Amino acid sequence: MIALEQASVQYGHALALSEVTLHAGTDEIVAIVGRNGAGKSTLLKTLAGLLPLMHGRRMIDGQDASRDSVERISRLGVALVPDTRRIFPNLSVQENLRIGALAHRPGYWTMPRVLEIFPRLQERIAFGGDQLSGGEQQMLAIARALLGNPRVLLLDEPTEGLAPVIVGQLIGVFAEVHRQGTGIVLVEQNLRVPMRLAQRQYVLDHGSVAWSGSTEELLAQREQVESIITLGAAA
Ligand SMILES: Nc1ncnc2c1ncn2[C@@H]1O[C@H](COP(=O)(O)OP(=O)(O)OP(=O)(O)O)[C@@H](O)[C@H]1O
Repeated sequence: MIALEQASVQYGHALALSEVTLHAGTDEIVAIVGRNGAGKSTLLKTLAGLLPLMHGRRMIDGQDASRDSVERISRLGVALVPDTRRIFPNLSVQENLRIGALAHRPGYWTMPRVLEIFPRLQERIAFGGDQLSGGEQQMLAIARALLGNPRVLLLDEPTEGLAPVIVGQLIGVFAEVHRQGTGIVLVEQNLRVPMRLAQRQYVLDHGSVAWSGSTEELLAQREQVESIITLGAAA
């Protein structure tokens, strides 16, 4: 549904993505893995339309969306949950969710369903955004994005810095979101969560795709893939 073809992106004169080709359907969970600075956030922002392409194309549903605005890409059903989470600290959980509901498209995810899948948010409904733990902020950011009923959810390091029990809960949520028909592109620094969730994986290194394949293929080549992530493709 969403794809990049030979996409290159620059910050000033610095090349951050180099001829990246990838695709993600609404029926799958795809992981993008790579260490710090590999270009993962740049790739998600490029998919979401936040960064212009220097070369190559962004495709949505087989149509060239290279020059589409971020608003149009959002209307086409692509939602980004950035690593900064971007919740409103001075608004309550409920108010934050209401803002998500403003972008509501008809679909499975309604306020009651979102609160059912995140009981913690129901318990904290009147709390201010700044009173939430890191895990709760992450839940709120995801819940808010779900209320827009995206067709593809782009998640930038959603489990970073969270306790294992919260990571386990989020894995359950992502699996349910996928079951309900939303595709997920999941960015992580290591294979821990991607191995449990994703059907396909891309490893980024220095802004290029250094390895890609199914999770079964990854299992068979795990050592090689781990060494690309930790040492780089030239290792
Ligand atoms: N706004 C920016 N201006 C200039 N260079 C940037 C900018 N954002 C990122 N970069 C550079 O682009 C490269 C890729 O960064 P990016 O944030 O996409 O990597 P990442 O894999 O998401 O890393 P992290 O895990 O640290 O978030 C890095 O060298 C980074 O320093």
